[in-house]
Amino acid sequence: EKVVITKDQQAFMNVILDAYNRHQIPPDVAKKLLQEQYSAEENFLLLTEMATSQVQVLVEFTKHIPGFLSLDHEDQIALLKGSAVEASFLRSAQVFSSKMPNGHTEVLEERIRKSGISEEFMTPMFNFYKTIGELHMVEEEQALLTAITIMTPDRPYVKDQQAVERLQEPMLDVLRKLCALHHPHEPQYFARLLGRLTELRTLNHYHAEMLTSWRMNDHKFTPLLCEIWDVQ
Ligand SMILES: CC(C)c1onc(-c2c(Cl)cccc2Cl)c1COc1ccc(-c2ccc3[nH]c(C(=O)O)cc3c2)cc1
Repeated sequence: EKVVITKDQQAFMNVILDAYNRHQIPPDVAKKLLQEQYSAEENFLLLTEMATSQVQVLVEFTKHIPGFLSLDHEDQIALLKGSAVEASFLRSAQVFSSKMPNGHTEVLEERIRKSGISEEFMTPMFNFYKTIGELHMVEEEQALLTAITIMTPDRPYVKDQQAVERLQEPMLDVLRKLCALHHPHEPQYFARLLGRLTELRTLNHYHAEMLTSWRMNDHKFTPLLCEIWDVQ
């Protein structure tokens, strides 16, 4: 049957897309990826700066997701802390697919590969980047998928899960329609997108291990990362 996006859904989606496009890592921060030094130390420091900037961008984007600011304040924090790593994986994954001027894709990969992350985490991480790239998401899908990830009801410490479900559902409805419209010959495309969200959760686990091993090698994080990732 014909898929129709209502005018309200179009307006709703534009709010999220506009917020997604307005809140990106500043170009002068991203350009630092191109600077010369490539030591493991230098890479770690640069990636720490990127991650910190990414979290600041994430908080600003989240505040524009319809209904987020009307949630219980402690639940707002629980959603941000619970989704910060997944949202960073999604955003950095989009850097690896078409979105980026070539210059950054290679150096970002190079710096991640040489920043003290052990091989066992590299494989699932870059496999995720590859599978996201293969989806060729349009920017509306990227923005909605990120907002849906943030509005995940069953994060730790969320008290009013139903209030979060009520905000996530309309975004899932619009995303399902967008997938049918943009990928008419791939009826399973929406299911494949949601499958990426399941994959993202497993990356949380690997990320926690990465943090532990960095800390064992006396690597320092910024106060914002320590707060959102519950480290030291
Ligand atoms: C603290 C650091 C070392 C760290 O710990 N875990 C991760 C970590 C890792 Cl590797 C992987 C995934 C998630 C995390 Cl959270 C990181 C580095 O995190 C990021 C690295 C790059 C980016 C990022 C996002 C958007 C971007 N746009 C552009 C651009 O050029 O426009 C560059 C760019 C970089 C975001 C987080």
